Amino acid sequence: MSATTTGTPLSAVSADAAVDAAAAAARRVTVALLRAGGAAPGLEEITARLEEVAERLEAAAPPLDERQAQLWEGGGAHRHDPVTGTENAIAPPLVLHGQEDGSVEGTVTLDLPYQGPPGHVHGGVSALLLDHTLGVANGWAGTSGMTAELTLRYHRPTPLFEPLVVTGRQVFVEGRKIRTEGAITAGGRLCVSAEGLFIDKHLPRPGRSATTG
Ligand SMILES: CCCCC/C=C\C/C=C\C/C=C\C/C=C\CCCC(=O)SCCNC(=O)CCNC(=O)[C@H](O)C(C)(C)COP(=O)(O)OP(=O)(O)OC[C@H]1O[C@@H](n2cnc3c(N)ncnc32)[C@H](O)[C@@H]1OP(=O)(O)O
Repeated sequence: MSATTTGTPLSAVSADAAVDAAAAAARRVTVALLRAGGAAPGLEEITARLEEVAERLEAAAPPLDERQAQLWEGGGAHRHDPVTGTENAIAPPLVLHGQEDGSVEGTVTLDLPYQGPPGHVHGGVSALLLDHTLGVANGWAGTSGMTAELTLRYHRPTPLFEPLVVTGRQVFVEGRKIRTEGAITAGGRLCVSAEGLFIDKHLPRPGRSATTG
């Protein structure tokens, strides 16, 4: 999970290092489980311990509407998204940086949980990385919105276990339509390119007023 790109960090500033650390541990468990498989001794005990952890977290969770209001507080980047979210165990997480030329760029190394073809990244995972990166590129450029169309071209298989560079760049804005493009490269070779149409529209954020408790 290296992050060697330079520029302005666009991921949300960590609000709670303890939550980030717990998510990182959960991520590590997910990789380790897939790497160990049936070879792990005492799987029944491991399962019971993981279930216990889940029960403690579930018992501590506030009502969902309250939690949603917390998650959407503030502006710009958030810590919960499935790509860069440091608090989200399913996010790799990709760390994006804004560049002076208006583009965004990040580096990430993916392991077995993201596998599609043998030794390579699942195409839907590449789409996830690019959709988000294009969205963040729009935010960095100043006009963002919802994805209306995302066109991908898979040029060559995208490798697991080695650094991938993910880039995005807003091309133009015309009325509410936003055109954005991006790519995933490995070792300087183009693996996936993306073109997106975004529409300048934002769904309302859940508010504290929605809470009952
Ligand atoms: C998502 C934002 C998150 C929070 C952002 C916060 C801060 C921003 C800062 C930084 C950004 C950071 C992170 C963002 C990261 C990732 C982004 C992820 C984005 C997503 O993961 S998002 C989920 C997937 N996404 C959907 O779930 C969309 C479902 N869909 C709809 O919600 C509507 O469908 C919508 C809104 C697309 C349009 O609806 P609408 O009613 O607003 O617009 P309308 O129909 O009036 O169309 C206006 C003009 O666009 C043309 N047009 C519309 N759709 C088109 C299409 N598909 N193809 C070609 N042209 C199309 C029309 O033809 C017309 O063109 P014309 O004006 O020329 O006639």
